[in-house]
Amino acid sequence: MQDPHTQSPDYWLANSDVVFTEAEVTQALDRMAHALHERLAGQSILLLCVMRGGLYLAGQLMQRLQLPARLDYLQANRYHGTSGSDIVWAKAPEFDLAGQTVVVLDDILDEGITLAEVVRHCQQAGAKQVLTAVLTDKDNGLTKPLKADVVGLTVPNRYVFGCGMDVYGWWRNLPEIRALRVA
Ligand SMILES: O=P(O)(O)OC[C@H]1O[C@H](OP(=O)(O)OP(=O)(O)O)[C@H](O)[C@@H]1O
Ligand code: HPA
Repeated sequence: MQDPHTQSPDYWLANSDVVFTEAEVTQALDRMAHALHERLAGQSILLLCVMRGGLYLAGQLMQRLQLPARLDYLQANRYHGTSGSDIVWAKAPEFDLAGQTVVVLDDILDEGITLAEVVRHCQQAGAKQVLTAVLTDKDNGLTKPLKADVVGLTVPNRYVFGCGMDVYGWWRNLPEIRALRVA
């Protein structure tokens, strides 16, 4: 089989199925904004985008949130080493999180390792409240270290991409969510 890193972007479209259309994603984003308004009415918030996958959700949600918000970002990547999975911090938030209401935004809760580590970081930095919002939660049957406070869509236990999520670096910009076909 060809090295997946060298496949053309079109290969991934041809070998995947739409699991949520653009219209369904739009509805999910509206529901997420509504849920955040209910939880955060009257508060000022710090949106914390988990790069790079959280960028799409952050951009979409920012347009929908009528709350005094500031924006920061971090990059904490999964590293699958020989002795299990770990997180490598490439970029910590710049804002002082002490006393802040932080809303962490990410594209997917898969095993939950990344989000659990980001929440731990925010709490350790003294955040007053930490809420998590993910566009997708993977239905993989695992006992995850945390549940997200706000979830847009539940995706099947397949590799998904689009709306911030990549497949070998491609298609984070797709306005729909697709799942790779299992060979
Ligand atoms: O729930 P988990 O099993 O921890 O996986 C979810 C994380 O994995 C992806 O990030 P990745 O490290 O691939 O970086 P990316 O955001 O640049 O795609 C995704 O954006 C989530 O942050
Ligand atoms: O299914 C996925 N798709 C994209 N990125 C991911 N990061 C963890 N799981 C996934």
